[in-house]
Amino acid sequence: MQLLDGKYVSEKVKVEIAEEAAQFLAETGRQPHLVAILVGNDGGSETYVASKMKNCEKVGFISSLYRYDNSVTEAELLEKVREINADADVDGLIVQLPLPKHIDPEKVTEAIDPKKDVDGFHPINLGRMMRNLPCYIPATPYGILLMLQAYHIDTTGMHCVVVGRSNIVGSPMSVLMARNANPGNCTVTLTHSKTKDLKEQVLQADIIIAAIGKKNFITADMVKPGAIVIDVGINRETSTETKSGFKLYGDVDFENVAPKSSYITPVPGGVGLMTIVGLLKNTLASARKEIY
Ligand SMILES: Nc1nc(=O)c2c([nH]1)NC[C@@H]1CN(c3ccc(C(=O)N[C@@H](CCC(=O)O)C(=O)O)cc3)C=[N+]21
Repeated sequence: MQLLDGKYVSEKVKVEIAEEAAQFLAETGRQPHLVAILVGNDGGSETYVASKMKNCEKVGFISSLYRYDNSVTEAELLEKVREINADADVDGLIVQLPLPKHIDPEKVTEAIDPKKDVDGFHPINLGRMMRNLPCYIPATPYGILLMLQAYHIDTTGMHCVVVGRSNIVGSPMSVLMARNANPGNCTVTLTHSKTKDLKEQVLQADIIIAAIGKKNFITADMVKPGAIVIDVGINRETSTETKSGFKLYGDVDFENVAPKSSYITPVPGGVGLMTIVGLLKNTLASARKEIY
């Protein structure tokens, strides 16, 4: 078993990003600029957005955060998105999800200029991804591809089983793993809560991508010996053991699955850290106008 070490890989990639940002600054006199909008005070969202902002500073980007409380109206939020779209000094805009119930996340996502949609959630970017056109790849799937690349894992011909069909992870990941590329070139099965015989499906996998959002959902009896296991889960539970008062669990029963796997990502220290790298790379690509 080898650990796919998100801490190590993300730090390594961030050094490269910092060098490229410095070069961009020397050439253009400006720094890549990411804007985040955060609504409400969900503990998880606070942590992830703070981490995104901190990592921007680390690699020499500018970051701005606009905070709203839960009472913000959809109209106010859409107005802010339009204002940022029009600001030539901003390269990337993300609206942290989830949003309060009275705000339609589809409307907000579609209001973001696809050229600044560094989350890759806009239908234009998802459609372009389907057609293999230049686009922003959603940050978490992008981070997973970067992780597989960093360990020179050739996924060609593998059977990839994705568990979970969310718009932001499972669905795009299934498309990316089936593409004519490496990582990619897989035979993909996309499974979800209505899948019959889920265990039998997952047992077929050479590579498992677990994005369900349930602690310890993938157990050792579901894993073929030698499988590659990518754990996208970030299940936060209150805990007296940690300083933050929270403990993070993946979707995989790591302790029992790890000994059966060839490679496995830990939680924390795996995919979450690579998600941030994916976001930074998209923001740099936007500043350099590499996609559009
Ligand atoms: N518009 C939008 N874009 C997102 O990319 C987005 C989002 N909304 N909503 C929520 C999810 C979740 N997400 C994570 C980012 C970093 C870590 C991360 O850094 N995790 C660390 C530890 C974090 C901790 O200790 O709490 C780790 O796994 O080691 C996790 C999860 C981005 N998301």
